[in-house]
Amino acid sequence: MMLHKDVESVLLSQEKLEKIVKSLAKQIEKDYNDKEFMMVGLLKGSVAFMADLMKRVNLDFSIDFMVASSYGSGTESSGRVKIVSDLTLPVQGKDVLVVEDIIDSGNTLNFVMNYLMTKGANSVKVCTLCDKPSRRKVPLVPDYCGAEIPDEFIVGYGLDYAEKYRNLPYIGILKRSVYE
Ligand SMILES: O=P(O)(O)OC[C@H]1O[C@H](OP(=O)(O)OP(=O)(O)O)[C@H](O)[C@@H]1O
Ligand code: HPA
Ligand SMILES: [Mg+2]
Repeated sequence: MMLHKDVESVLLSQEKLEKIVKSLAKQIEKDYNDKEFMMVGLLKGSVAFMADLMKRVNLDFSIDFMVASSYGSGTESSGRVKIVSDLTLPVQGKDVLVVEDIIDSGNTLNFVMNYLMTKGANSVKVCTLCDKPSRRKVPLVPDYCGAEIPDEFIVGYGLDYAEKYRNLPYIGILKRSVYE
């Protein structure tokens, strides 16, 4: 497969992503077997991951989405998280599994998890495809994690830089020359 000209190298190939998704789905099936739960995807980054993950989880559950933003067009979190678009379904009493593409500073999820708890969720857990623990600004450990990744800016499979590259079928490391 041709690599995008702005991508330095592939970090997670399509084959690897498929294996990760299957393994996460198995763990979720086991843990949420007897629960009335809801999968909440954080748009837009989670779009590819959520679409693949939900098809692999063989249980009854509802899905919903939120848009929370803190990055603007850069590679550093502003730390100010805004809810740009809220849930459409009530979360009161529900076990909520938040689906994320990446945890970096932790600002976004920290804010969203608190928000969901104040809305009356029974429990809030996190399933992230990628985790960059070395960049954390607030303590946050995901309940389900696909891959721990080094401190590089990654794109593809939903992840963007300045709204580009979300459609790449793999996750790649963005060339520094693109943003430096
Ligand atoms: O842990 P953090 O430092 O908060 O970073 C992670 C968040 O940042 C990105 O979202 P972004 O705000 O870029 O919106 P997007 O999903 O539309 O790309 C990413 O999708 C995560 O939601
Ligand atoms: O490495 C990243 N790539 C894309 N979006 C992000 N948001 C936080 N970290 C990243
Ligand atoms: Mg983004």
